[in-house]
This record gives sequence, C-alpha cells and structure tokens, in this order.
Amino acid sequence: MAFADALAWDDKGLIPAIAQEAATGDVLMVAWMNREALLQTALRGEAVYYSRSRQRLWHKGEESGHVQQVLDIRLDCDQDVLLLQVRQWGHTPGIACHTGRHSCFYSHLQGGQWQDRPDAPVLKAPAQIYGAS
Ligand SMILES: N=c1c2ncn([C@@H]3O[C@H](COP(=O)(O)OP(=O)(O)OP(=O)(O)O)[C@@H](O)[C@H]3O)c2ncn1[C@@H]1O[C@H](COP(=O)(O)O)[C@@H](O)[C@H]1O
Ligand SMILES: [Mg+2]
Ligand SMILES: [Zn+2]
Repeated sequence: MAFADALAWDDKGLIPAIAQEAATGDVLMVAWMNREALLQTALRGEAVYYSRSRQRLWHKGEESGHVQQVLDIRLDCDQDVLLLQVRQWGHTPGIACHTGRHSCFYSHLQGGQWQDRPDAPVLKAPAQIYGAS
C-alpha cells in the first residue's frame, strides 16, 4: 500500500476526507480515514471512513443505505487532506448527513449567530432513516 505512505497522517494515524458531490460541486461532509479506511475506499469504490466517536471503520450508508460511490480520490498539495469526488446514493436528492439533510454544512453565520440555512432543509426525518434498526 505504497500510496498510503505518501500521506501526512496525523499523530493518531488519521487524515481528514472531504466528500464533494461530483455532479454539483456541493461539499457534503467531512470525516476521517485511517490507512485501512483509505484502502477499503480504494478497493470498494465506496467511501469508508474511520469514525472517531465509534472508534471503528465506518462504511458510509451501512445503516441508512446512503452510500457514497467514489469516482475519484484527490490529495492536496501538502498531502494532509483528501478530497473524494462522490455520487451520493440512496435518496434523490442525495442525503449525506445523518440529520436527513443533503449536506452536513446546513448551518451558517447570520447576524452573529449560527442559524440553519433556509435552503438546506431536512429531506427525510432521521427517525425514518435510522429508526427501524
Ligand atoms: N450517518 C452518520 C453521518 N453522516 C454524516 N456524518 C458526519 O460525518 C462526520 C463524522 O462522523 P462521526 O461523528 O461518526 O466521526 P468523528 O467526527 O470521527 O467523531 P466525533 O469526533 O464527531 O465524535 C460528522 O461530522 C457527521 O456530521 C455522520 N455522522 C454519523 N453518522 C451516524 O453513523 C451511523 C451510520 O449511518 P449511515 O452510514 O448513514 O448508515 C448512524 O448511527 C448515524 O447517526
Ligand atoms: Mg465529528
Ligand atoms: Zn451531518
């Protein structure tokens, strides 16, 4: 896995990975990968992250079906951030966020406060996405 040696892994062996919807350019989410997550992502062609909160590999969509097909894996100039070009499956329009929104970046600074963007609605209730399991 020589390609992984080129990366500037942090002191926990992780690297941030941005998921960008290839068709729209929308930034969907930011998560983390360890070496195994990157290898799995490259092998499967679907995003596999390392969840720091759950401390295990996380195949995005494993519960929700909201998997991310990875079309390209890009690396920035100093090798410390990955950028995934993805197609977000499971719902139209795509839902990447576990809050049921298209993107995790649904909050913005407005009048000195963080407020939900009116153009970033909940597309499906989280209880409907995850409740059955
Ligand atoms: N589905 C998501 C999910 N989708 C997007 N994100 C975002 O992905 C980022 C990383 O998630 P985690 O918190 O798991 O990982 P982390 O940032 O390393 O850990 P923390 O420091 O945040 O604790 C967060 O910024 C989340 O906003 C999600 N975070 C968690 N989940 C959970 O993952 C589980 C599986 O979901 P699916 O993959 O959709 O089946 C469910 O229990 C979901 O609630
Ligand atoms: Mg987090
Ligand atoms: Zn989110």
